[in-house]
Amino acid sequence: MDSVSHAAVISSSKISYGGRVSFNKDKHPPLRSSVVSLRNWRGPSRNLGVLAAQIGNKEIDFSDPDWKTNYQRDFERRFNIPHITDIFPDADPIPSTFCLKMRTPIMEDFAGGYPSDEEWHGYINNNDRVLLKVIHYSSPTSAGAECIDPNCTWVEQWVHRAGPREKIYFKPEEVKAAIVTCGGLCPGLNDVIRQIVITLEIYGVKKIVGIPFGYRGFSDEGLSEMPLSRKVVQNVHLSGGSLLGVSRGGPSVTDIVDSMEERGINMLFVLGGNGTHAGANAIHDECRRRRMRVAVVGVPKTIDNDILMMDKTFGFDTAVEEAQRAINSAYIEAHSAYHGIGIVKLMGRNSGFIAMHASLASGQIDICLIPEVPFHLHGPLGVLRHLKFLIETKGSAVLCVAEGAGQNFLGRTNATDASGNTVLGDFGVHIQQETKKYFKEIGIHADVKYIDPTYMIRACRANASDGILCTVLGQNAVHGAFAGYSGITVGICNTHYVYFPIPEVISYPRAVDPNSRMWHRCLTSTGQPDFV
Ligand SMILES: Nc1ncnc2c1ncn2[C@@H]1O[C@H](COP(=O)(O)OP(=O)(O)O)[C@@H](O)[C@H]1O
Ligand SMILES: O=P(O)(O)OC[C@H]1O[C@](O)(COP(=O)(O)O)[C@@H](O)[C@@H]1O
Ligand SMILES: [Mg+2]
Repeated sequence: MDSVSHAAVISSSKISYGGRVSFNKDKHPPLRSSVVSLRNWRGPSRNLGVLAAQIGNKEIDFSDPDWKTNYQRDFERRFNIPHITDIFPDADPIPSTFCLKMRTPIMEDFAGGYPSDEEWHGYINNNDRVLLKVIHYSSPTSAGAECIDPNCTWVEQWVHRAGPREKIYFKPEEVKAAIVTCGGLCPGLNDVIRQIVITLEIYGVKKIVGIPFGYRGFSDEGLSEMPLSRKVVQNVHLSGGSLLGVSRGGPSVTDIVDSMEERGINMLFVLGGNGTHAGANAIHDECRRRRMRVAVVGVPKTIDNDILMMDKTFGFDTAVEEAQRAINSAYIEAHSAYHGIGIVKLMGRNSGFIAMHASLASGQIDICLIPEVPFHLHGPLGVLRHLKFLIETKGSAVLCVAEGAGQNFLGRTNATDASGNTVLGDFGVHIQQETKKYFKEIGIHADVKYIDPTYMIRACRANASDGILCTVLGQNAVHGAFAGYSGITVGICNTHYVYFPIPEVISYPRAVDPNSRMWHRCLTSTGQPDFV
């Protein structure tokens, strides 16, 4: 008996944080929090006669002539980024100590004297915004359409532009900045650490420390903070991993904030994925509750690319590039063997971005399986029957599977890691065994080779494009903190750099949309049929 693979792994590990938002780990919600596609509507019907829709936890009545204005106002409120003046209205800013001028000016170029910062116009204005969505879908049936109302009305959604401000809310000599890296490894962690340190020093900060081994470094005895300076971090980007170390699990938010108070930390830079950001937001909330003048700023780290609203997260590009080596090896093995079948398993807990992009990039994949798209293994429409077809027609085949794919074919253990993430079964091994069994049963020779490059694709150093992304994100994290923002994270959005309030980007893990152009392009490239 074969069952169909479900599009998402559902678990009940609901974790609330900060008392404001709850993050349902491993669970894809029925609705996107901002703009939803019509097929996800909880409204009375999907046809164009629909008059109201439930978006997030808000009901929108489209017969109200002001619905669009109200929606935009609500969006602006949700994407407002918390500022120090929200709790300290009298906080006075000072002129920025971040110098936009050339470091070694050639004075003769400036006959009238060196220009003032105002003349450079190099700072970001607090009212600058970046457009979040840039496609105007004309119909809900357009590929990947994200429409608010049945007519796909164009609604502008603006988010805050990142970068240095003219006025800052921290005196550099009073800052003690800390950096912490949590969760799994990701290419580029050292690049981000390096840029944060360098930029802090340019503002004039002298006290910069690294917290060792993730949030645990705040509580575990024997783990002492690491002093950081330009000298210490100068070459760290040349190797992968994290200079500070990473971990999952760790102390409570209360203990973390107690430790911050004890150590006098008033700027905290948190590098991590959705779990880490849930923690960072809770730390920000707790600091506010205690009326601490602290900036907590996140930098999203995940090779899974499962953070909402961003073009991509750092390390993803590198992971996809590194995955090419494994895919190419699988291809060569498969094509050099008689009836060769190569199988490559790539990371991606709930999101198949690495598998999809690696398949697209390599052009060597015949079948790509991701958690978001259901499939049968056995039966007339199943993956194995298609493999038989490929062997008969091409003589070989290469599969790329995301680690979270096909979990319903494996026994669930309900085991979780120290952070509460579900421990997944090994679908790569399963499909390898099923393939061998199947070809034996049908009496056709098959030479199956399985490659699992899991940790190799995330332990390497960042490639050039990720190196640049890390640089900009690291610098912007520091600019955001000095500008007085807290509870924010940095990101790239339509090629521009922005600040998001943390809860908006982690309300659920971002996933591949099976109706998107990118997934359709992947299917065109592999030539695989639907397996249901
Ligand atoms: N909901 C949460 N609230 C507070 N801290 C959390 C939450 N989820 C995870 N964390 C903490 O964040 C850290 C990293 O989480 P994890 O899920 O392992 O990695 P990632 O941040 O990459 O998703 C861990 O130390 C974990 O304890
Ligand atoms: O073996 P580990 O360290 O728990 O990491 C495995 C996980 O790390 C990831 O690459 C990324 O996870 P995080 O973003 O939580 O670090 C997942 O795809 C994978 O399931
Ligand atoms: Mg995570």
